[in-house]
Amino acid sequence: MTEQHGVAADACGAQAPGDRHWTVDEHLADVLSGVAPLPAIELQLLDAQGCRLAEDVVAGGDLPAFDNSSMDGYAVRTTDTVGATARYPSVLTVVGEIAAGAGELPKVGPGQAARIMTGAPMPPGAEAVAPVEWTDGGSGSGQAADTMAPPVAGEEVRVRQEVAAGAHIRRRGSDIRAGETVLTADTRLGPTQLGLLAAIGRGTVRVRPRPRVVVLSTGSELVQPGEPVGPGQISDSNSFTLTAAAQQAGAIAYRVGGVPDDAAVLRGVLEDQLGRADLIVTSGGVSVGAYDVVKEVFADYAGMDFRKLKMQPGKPQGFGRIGDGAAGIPLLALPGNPVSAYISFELFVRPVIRTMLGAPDVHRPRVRALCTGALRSPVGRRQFLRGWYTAADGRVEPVGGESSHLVGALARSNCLIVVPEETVAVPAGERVEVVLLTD
Ligand SMILES: Nc1nc2c(c(=O)[nH]1)N[C@H]1C(S)=C(S)[C@@H](COP(=O)(O)OP(=O)(O)OC[C@H]3O[C@@H](n4cnc5c(N)ncnc54)[C@H](O)[C@@H]3O)O[C@H]1N2
Ligand code: MOO
Repeated sequence: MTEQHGVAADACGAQAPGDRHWTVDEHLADVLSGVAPLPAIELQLLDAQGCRLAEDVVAGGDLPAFDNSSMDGYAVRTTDTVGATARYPSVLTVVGEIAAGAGELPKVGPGQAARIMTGAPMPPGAEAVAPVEWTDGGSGSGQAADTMAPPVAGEEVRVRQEVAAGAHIRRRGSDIRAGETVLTADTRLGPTQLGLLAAIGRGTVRVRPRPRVVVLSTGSELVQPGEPVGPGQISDSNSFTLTAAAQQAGAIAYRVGGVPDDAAVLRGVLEDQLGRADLIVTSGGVSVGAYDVVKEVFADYAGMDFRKLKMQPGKPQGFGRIGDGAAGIPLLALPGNPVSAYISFELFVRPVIRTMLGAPDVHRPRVRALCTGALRSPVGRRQFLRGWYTAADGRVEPVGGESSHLVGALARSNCLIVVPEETVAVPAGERVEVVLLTD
């Protein structure tokens, strides 16, 4: 089917005189006004993954907390190994064994050694560790060992080379000193930062939490994927796209799929969901159709506003706050067309989530790229076309057409090509602005 371009007569471009249309930037500013990082909370470590610290973390003690061995071997006094060779090893009496976690330690006197395992505390008197490979492993053979023999009473060990003072000892505080700031506020917590917190003994940590985002799609035509699809029905894809996108943006997302076009049902679902949401995202029902119940239901909430944008796709948008309290819960009502819903998410919802997270990168990165194909765009609307961007050569190839039902092309794209409001045609080979959608 051919599509109309650069005219004001298509359904998406129709604009009656005096019918205000907001720019993308105006809408984004309005959506973000009053949105702030969520208040900090104390979380269990694994619940804090991906969150940003809301405190400077100071170590309460040294790490390691005690001198310990970095090798399985024998804790020795260095003077006892002076001149030791494979041919003339030092013969030492073994006075005990120290495993990792040992509390009681044998004292190592002159002519003595203690069996010691990796991570075990250094015993008093010992100044170094001879790895088992430098000894006969207590076998009595004098030959180099690759493992330690089981402990026996009256064991002797032959050390086959000199051991320097401090060898194979991990010193107390060599990693972290008591009182040291180990992580600063705003650091994003990944596996290694969580490991460090655990290592210094922190069971919980104060962070900016992930926003809890409730995603619900409206439409009586929707059936859940996997269920039989009757005449005129379609599978609900928006709730999956938007929930996955919210998770990708850093939120904890709850998918509530397929709310029918019934105002009472939608009201009930919203009331139920308010309690677990920092943000609600809906899709569908914001245009001018007879069953656009989202608009109808939200008209009851004083803080909601519905408007049209100078944008394609994504023209009809709703936003505001619902629920009790002065602030209420922010809600973004996105258009139902799948491409419109996703692009609206990327441009407006993602920045809200990133702001709530306290993330420094609120917006998707943008680059200039050479466009390999010709583009057309309606006058007066900023168009976001799907494309495939290749960083290696700085080129972007348009993918699919501009219609907002093309989910196949959407899934084969990795960026959005931006065509400004005043531009109706872009010849192949021009440089264009591109919004990168990959992390
Ligand atoms: N007379 C006019 N008609 C329309 C206009 C207009 O200005 N005047 N705007 C068009 C534009 S642009 C858009 S975008 C859509 C937005 O419509 P709604 O937000 O009311 O969305 P629905 O009517 O509920 O659905 C639109 C379309 O998307 C499909 N859909 C909806 N939900 C899902 C879902 N969860 N998963 C997959 N697909 C979904 C739905 O079946 C429709 O095909 O309005 C235009 N109309
Ligand atoms: O063009 Mo509508 O704006 O989102 O499909």
